[in-house]
Amino acid sequence: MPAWWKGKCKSKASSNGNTNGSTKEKANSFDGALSIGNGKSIDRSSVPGGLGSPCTGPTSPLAHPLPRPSSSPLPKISQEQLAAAASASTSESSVSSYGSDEAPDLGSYRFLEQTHAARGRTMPLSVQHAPTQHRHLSVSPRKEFHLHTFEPTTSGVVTTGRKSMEAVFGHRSGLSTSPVHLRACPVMQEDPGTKGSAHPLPLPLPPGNLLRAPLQSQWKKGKLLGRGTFGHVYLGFNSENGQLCAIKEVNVISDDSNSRESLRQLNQEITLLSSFSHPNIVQYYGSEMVDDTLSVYLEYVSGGSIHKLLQEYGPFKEPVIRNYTAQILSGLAYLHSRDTVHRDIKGANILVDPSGDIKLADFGMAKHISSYTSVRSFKGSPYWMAPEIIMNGNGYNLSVDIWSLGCTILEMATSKPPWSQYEGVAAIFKIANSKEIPEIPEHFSAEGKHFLNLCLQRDPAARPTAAQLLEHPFVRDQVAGVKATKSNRESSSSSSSLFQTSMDFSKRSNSPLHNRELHVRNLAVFPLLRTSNDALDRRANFSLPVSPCSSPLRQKQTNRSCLPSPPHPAFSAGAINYSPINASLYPPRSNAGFIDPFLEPTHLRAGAHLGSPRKF
Ligand SMILES: Nc1ncnc2c1ncn2[C@@H]1O[C@H](COP(=O)(O)OP(=O)(O)OP(=O)(O)O)[C@@H](O)[C@H]1O
Repeated sequence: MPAWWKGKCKSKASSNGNTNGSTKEKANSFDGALSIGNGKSIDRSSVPGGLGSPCTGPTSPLAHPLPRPSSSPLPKISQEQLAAAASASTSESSVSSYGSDEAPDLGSYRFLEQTHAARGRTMPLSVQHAPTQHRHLSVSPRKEFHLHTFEPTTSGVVTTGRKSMEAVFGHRSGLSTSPVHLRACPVMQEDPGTKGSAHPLPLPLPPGNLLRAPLQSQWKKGKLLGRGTFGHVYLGFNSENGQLCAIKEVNVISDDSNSRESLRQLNQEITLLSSFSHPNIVQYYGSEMVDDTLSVYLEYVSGGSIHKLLQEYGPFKEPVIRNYTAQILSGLAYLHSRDTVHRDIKGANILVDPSGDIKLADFGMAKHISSYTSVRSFKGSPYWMAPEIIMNGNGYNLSVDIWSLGCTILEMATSKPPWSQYEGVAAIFKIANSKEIPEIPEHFSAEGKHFLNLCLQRDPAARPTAAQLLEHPFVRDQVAGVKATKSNRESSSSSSSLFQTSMDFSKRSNSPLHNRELHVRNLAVFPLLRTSNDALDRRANFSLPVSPCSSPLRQKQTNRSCLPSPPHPAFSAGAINYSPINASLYPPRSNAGFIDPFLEPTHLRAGAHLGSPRKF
């Protein structure tokens, strides 16, 4: 909790504890809890592997875009050497980094870096060969090894890029700690077709041609899709294969504090996104920096955000909410199994494709949390923010996303986030101190109300995990629908491209979630979708306009280093601001333990939020 806040309110959250139906009746299942009574909490101590359980989610090596193969014939590194390098990398990537003295010998190559473990990043291995070449060895999640030579180190290009990025990120230790994406790397392209082989290394380029940009030349920039806090998002068209993508561009001016912050967040987004592969998470294609512009190439999701759909079409009916919620949960369960907290789950950051598939986006606030740790920074969007983020005394963990999911469900049901009748600071006060949980629409089904009550438990430890919530009756049918449809389709010879995607996904994934086939597909594909409240279907689909008042959070933006989002395009000027905030919006909290997680991850503390699936 910020120091400035302390004088204004007393810490009631912990004493408030379970505010929604505080009776702690035991229930062995969500069904049991539902039968006990709507709004009653579940006793988590009876759940094996519940919140008290240590985090057991797999940690995956973070992958980076793979270098594009060159056609030039080049010296080879043996498979054994690469395998040894990769195994050293993957086995220790989350906990250690090599100094130059400890660097394992890789023939004539020497490891210069491995991970930035403290920030949960796995950097590509950087190897130095001849004095005139600089190379990267990276390992993809599929344990593919990729080696690439960027450019002669004597050319000044790497040096220039390094200096620039050191200035931006404050890295002073040279190339070994600079993120590969931001190192003025001219070649960044995933190349799944190069398993286990060393890439041929390009011949030195003529000096004037060193910063060639294959991604940029491959993807033609099209119309503006949207504006974010840190830059613009454009449609991209690949003239070689006809594919579309979204290109997120940020202008880099290293001595500008806003640019520094935006680059830091974008770098965070790149680092995390590049390691994810899930149908409910927007897919990362690659990134590159050309001149002063960093471009991130992402899967294009043409339907826009849930927020935008709500603005245009009004509140969603419950069957749609169930389906979207199941898909959001599926993405969250995947993220959480990788110890990553999104921290900014809300309608504006959840994209919908034309067939109703959900994609979690905007990982600028996301953070990797080590096992048994939690974070303590004040980040997120106020109306969706969990109470413990505001109180901040004991840190928080993955369960903040579950609270935000609850708020997003309310947003989908009403077109407004909870507490939207209050302006920013008042809303924050309400979230932190109110004994109430946000109002749940009367028309919601009993299952929906129960689900929401679970998500909106003020005590984070009382919130089920994403994996557990996937078993809840509110969304369970969606998951069951996936299984049924998949098995039907497996037994028939015909399969749609949509279904094929699902199959491909389950084949290529090692995650427990994938193995359990919890990937949730869209309404059209799964006819088993049903609602327990048919009356909902007959309700008028009305739109509740957002309050036109402006948020104090927006008005308080006097600090140039603060980078809350600009109002969503759907909001007119002066409309209420539902944008994310970060700690720099508020005065430094000298004794409140304010920690910038990007700078100081050692303040993380025990209490990760993962649990086993519930049995019903
Ligand atoms: N993958 C995508 N496909 C289609 N449109 C996208 C995609 N990513 C972003 N957009 C559009 O661009 C807009 C801005 O993108 P985004 O929200 O990611 O930027 P940001 O700066 O990270 O945002 P924020 O201000 O929430 O931090 C979105 O509202 C959306 O309309």
